[in-house]
Amino acid sequence: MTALRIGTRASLLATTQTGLVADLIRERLGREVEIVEITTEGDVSRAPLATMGGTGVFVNALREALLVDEVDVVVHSLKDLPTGPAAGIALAAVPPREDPRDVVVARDGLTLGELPAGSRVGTGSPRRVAQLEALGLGLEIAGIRGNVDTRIGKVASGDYDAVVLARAGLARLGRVDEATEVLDPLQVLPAPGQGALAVECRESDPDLVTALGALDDAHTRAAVTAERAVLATLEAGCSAPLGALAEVVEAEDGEELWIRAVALSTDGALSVRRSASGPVADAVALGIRLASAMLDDGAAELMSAPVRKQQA
Ligand SMILES: NCc1[nH]cc(CCC(=O)O)c1CC(=O)O
Repeated sequence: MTALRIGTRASLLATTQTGLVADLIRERLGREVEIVEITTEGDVSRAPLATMGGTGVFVNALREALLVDEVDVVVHSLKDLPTGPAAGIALAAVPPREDPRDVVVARDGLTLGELPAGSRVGTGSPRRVAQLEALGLGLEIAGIRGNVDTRIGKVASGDYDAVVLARAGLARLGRVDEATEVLDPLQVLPAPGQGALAVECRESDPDLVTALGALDDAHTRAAVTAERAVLATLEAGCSAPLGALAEVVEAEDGEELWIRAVALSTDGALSVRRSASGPVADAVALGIRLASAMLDDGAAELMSAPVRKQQA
């Protein structure tokens, strides 16, 4: 059999993640693989992601390469996937998730609570900005772009006192020791799908869709399905201040899916926070139910509210 061509973004994190999936494919499918690097608009432009149609820019170039038969499989960070349908594309596998929490990398080994008021904290994510503001620590949140190495480098160089990143990215790069604090989801909820990978192929390759199913982790898939249903129901793009985290937990009568989510105003002053649980098999229904309760509490108005806080 010919080698499976796996498409990836060229960043170190993306190629590392793709390498993990390639190893799984060799092990579980017994297929040889060839890795094909694809440059996306998000890699080339230095504009803020939120102004470029969000992280969908990373995803579209890879899907295009699939559809024109340049590659057979693509790997994305699942949190970068838009919630809408993608014609001709199958989400063939969601492998086991890394720790989904956010971490802080701060100067001098500090935690957020130890940083003095006025400290400069770098993040470009509206979800992180709003949740950091909501902590009420008087931090100065400043935009930042670039790959994991670049962002951590800006703490080492003194440009920022701290940056906030996904723990999963650091873990996959073997740099999790550089985190100075893991943020408790009670205070900062991760993005829907954070820490999970998405393995896609063409829908018109049904044998490959089935074979890649060997890489799927049912609990991770249920959790991210519920989280993404919240995102879709709240019609919150990847740039909205929304966090969600679901987990399969032991209940009296077997396993259940438990989810919590938060929607915030851009400045973090106001928020709606809710949790819900239900059968693992009804992940979409659970996410929709949670999001509906949040909408009843005014979540949509919150997230689209004009920014009130402009003075320092
Ligand atoms: N925002 C871009 C992005 N997409 C996926 C990850 C990390 C890996 C993951 O969450 O699975 C990151 C970097 C970050 O948020 O620090």
